[in-house]
Amino acid sequence: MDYMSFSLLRVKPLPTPPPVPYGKRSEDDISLWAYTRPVRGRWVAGLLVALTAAVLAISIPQVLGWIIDSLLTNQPVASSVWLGGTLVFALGLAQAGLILLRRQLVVEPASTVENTMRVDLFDRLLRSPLSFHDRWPSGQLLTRAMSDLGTIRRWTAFGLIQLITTLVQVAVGTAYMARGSWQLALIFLMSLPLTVFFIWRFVRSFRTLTRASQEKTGDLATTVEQSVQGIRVLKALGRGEHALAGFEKGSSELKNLEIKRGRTMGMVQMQVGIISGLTLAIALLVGLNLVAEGTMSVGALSSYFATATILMAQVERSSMLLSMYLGAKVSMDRHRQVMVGGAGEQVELTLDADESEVEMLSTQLGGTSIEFDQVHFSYGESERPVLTGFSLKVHPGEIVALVGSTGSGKSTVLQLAAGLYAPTSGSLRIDELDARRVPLPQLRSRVAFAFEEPVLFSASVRQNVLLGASSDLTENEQNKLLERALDISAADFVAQLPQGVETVIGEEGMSLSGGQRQRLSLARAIAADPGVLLLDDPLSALDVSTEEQVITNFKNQLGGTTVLLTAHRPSTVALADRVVLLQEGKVAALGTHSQLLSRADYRNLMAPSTTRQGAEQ
Ligand SMILES: Nc1ncnc2c1ncn2[C@@H]1O[C@H](COP(=O)(O)OP(=O)(O)OP(=O)(O)O)[C@@H](O)[C@H]1O
Repeated sequence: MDYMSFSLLRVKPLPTPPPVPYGKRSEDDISLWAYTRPVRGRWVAGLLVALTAAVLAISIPQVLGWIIDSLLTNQPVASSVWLGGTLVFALGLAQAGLILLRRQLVVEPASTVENTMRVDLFDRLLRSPLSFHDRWPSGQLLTRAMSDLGTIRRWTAFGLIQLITTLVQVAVGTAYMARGSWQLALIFLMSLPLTVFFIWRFVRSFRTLTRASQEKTGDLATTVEQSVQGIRVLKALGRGEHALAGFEKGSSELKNLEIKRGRTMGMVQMQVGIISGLTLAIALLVGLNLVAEGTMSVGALSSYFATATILMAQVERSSMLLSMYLGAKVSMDRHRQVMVGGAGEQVELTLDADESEVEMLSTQLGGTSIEFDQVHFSYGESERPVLTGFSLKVHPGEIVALVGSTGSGKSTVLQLAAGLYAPTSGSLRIDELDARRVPLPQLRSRVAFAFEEPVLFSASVRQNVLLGASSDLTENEQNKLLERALDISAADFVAQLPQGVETVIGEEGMSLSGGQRQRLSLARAIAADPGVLLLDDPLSALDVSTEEQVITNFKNQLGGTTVLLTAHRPSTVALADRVVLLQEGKVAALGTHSQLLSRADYRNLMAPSTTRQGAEQ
């Protein structure tokens, strides 16, 4: 029978509280205390139930003692046995019911806390600037989102409650013992400082091992993730053995850490076990003497041993509970590391803006202007500056190409325009508004980006292409948008896919060719219907005739959308109304492709492929 069907013991599920509004979160909000706030009432109820169960459990030996004493005195035997047996059974039954109720009461608050923290963390990952992701290895984030939060849940649902009940049981149990014999209670109490000393020593070394083990788990997760993502490269270069050797080394380090943790735990359990055994042996000697002298009854001695055995087992388990506490504490610290940005971290471009001063972009459709004014930028304080006074105005509906040698900062300019990074100094204006005063979601809704390395999701072509499209569109409008985007990006291969636009493409689109993926990524940017299209070398994987077709479509069908693109091929550059030559972090020349061809440095930059193209023709 499903135990949940005990309607008396069934507890109504709790709603998950909404995440703390982003940007309003203080460091104090990122603590277990704060996360448990909405569920604390139910958790405390669970604790009270657990305490009652624990007190009942520790009371059973008292009844046993009383039965034994009754048997040894002149009272009627049968009635004592029946009464005592019934009492023990009733106490056991009540205890079992309370344990079930406690589980129901505390598992949900603990899971709710885990869920809230996980959603918060994911929210943070999505909203954090790219500089955050540049810094954090993916595996570390993965283990923080999954296993670390599981550790916190187990501590909240079980460990913490168990530790508190152990303390209360020791206090109540000692009082029961003292009622039977203060000497024996004293012997038990005297064993505690030594036990605490060994446990304290254990905690100190176990904490370091726990932290190291959790960090190592994160590193290994990163290795697995990167190897799976780069499996083609590893196979093509025959580096499987090498990758395996590296992984084995890391994995063995984790194994050694786990063995050390196990040994440390085993050592403390042995030490506490020896103390318990010694205490019971001394207590037995003293206890038998007291019984022989007649100052203690046999029942009281029996109940002392039953109580002491329960308490000793609980005390021995406390090292395991403390290890849980340490795991949860390290996990909480690791969670906080991710949630609280490092000094000077810029979480949102508009975070510091006074809300009353925040400006709104017009929702008018069509081309958006974009202007860089003396923009300086470096990826980090210690990094070399990439842009050193970059100024450029792109007018609505204009197509501007950025060219420059590899690493000159072309992609960086596009990423700044998309609000993925913020200028270190200088300003960026979108439709004449300072981008710092425009809410980021608004800014991003006006721009769409197609990356050179197209990232596709394991979903249908339709879902991939319409990812950035407004969710208010009707199905008919969505279909039109999808058709137009696929048409402009010359993605006619979609019609040949088994289920057309409904075909689910494999993980990261790996089932498609590089050129096919690039065209879907381009179609996705177009389908977002932006004011500005930011295209980072989006046609590099296309053959010459498909490239020409896409360029013609751009010219004829984009309808006033501003385009800022980077390109290496002259054929793509020639599409632009104006071309910007980027050198040493700033604009070195600006003009049409044919105007710039009068410059030797521009010709040199374009020459190799022009020559190659000529040879091909
Ligand atoms: N996330 C990053 N963190 C630190 N440095 C970066 C980062 N991304 C790029 N860089 C550095 O910034 C400089 C400019 O890079 P960027 O990608 O903008 O050049 P690019 O002109 O687009 O190059 P390419 O033509 O090869 O695509 C390079 O020196 C690069 O190493």
